[in-house]
Amino acid sequence: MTDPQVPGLPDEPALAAGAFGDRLPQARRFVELLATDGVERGLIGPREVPRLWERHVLNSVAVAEAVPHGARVVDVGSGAGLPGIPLALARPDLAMTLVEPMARRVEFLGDVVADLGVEWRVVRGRAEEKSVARAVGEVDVVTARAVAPLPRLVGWVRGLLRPGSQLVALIGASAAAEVPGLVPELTAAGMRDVHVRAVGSTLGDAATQVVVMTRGGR
Ligand SMILES: C[S@@+](CC[C@H](N)C(=O)[O-])C[C@H]1O[C@@H](n2cnc3c(N)ncnc32)[C@H](O)[C@@H]1O
Repeated sequence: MTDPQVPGLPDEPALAAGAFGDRLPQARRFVELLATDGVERGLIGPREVPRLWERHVLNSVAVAEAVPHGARVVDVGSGAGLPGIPLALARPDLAMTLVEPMARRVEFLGDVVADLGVEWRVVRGRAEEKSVARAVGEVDVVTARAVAPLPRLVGWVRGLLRPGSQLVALIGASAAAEVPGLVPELTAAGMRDVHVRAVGSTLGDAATQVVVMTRGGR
């Protein structure tokens, strides 16, 4: 069970067990770390605490169905670890790297990785920096949530993607409506097969949409 000592932390949704399987205890621990250290260190607003499970953790897990088995995933602009940490907990087949430029956030991510006893890498820097691409290495999928408008995001992550690698970005309904109009610009930036996909239909209110695109070229 979630620690009843943490004020405002909502009951764990029944769906969490199915989403995380035998990693449910680590998912609970992550929620507790977000609600305590995450709030104290200013990474999560206190008003977000009651909705950590649905709006943040399960919403992040929804991305899983758009990520191929065994992929090397880089979560760009991970912040407090969203969507990368819930995604990697729900999908132990993935190799996860969390990229984040802000020192305070990087420190929190490192602490979470150590606390959970997992093997994910944390890389400090901006996605567009060559040093980050070198540190990250080969990537199959880049994930991102609430990092930048799509054309800017693509410009930042292009250097991480080899031809055939994918960008999977969580977007809200209004941003999804704008995607068709952005296709020419995204295509000119070297991306192909740009499409919006509904994900997480089994996750109740955490169901969401992602935009998926593939880096072109050979
Ligand atoms: C609004 S926060 C979202 C954090 C997290 N993805 C989430 O959904 O809660 C945006 C994050 O992107 C990071 N960021 C901004 N510019 C970036 C860049 N060029 N490369 C990588 N991360 C960046 C910020 O430091 C911040 O942590």
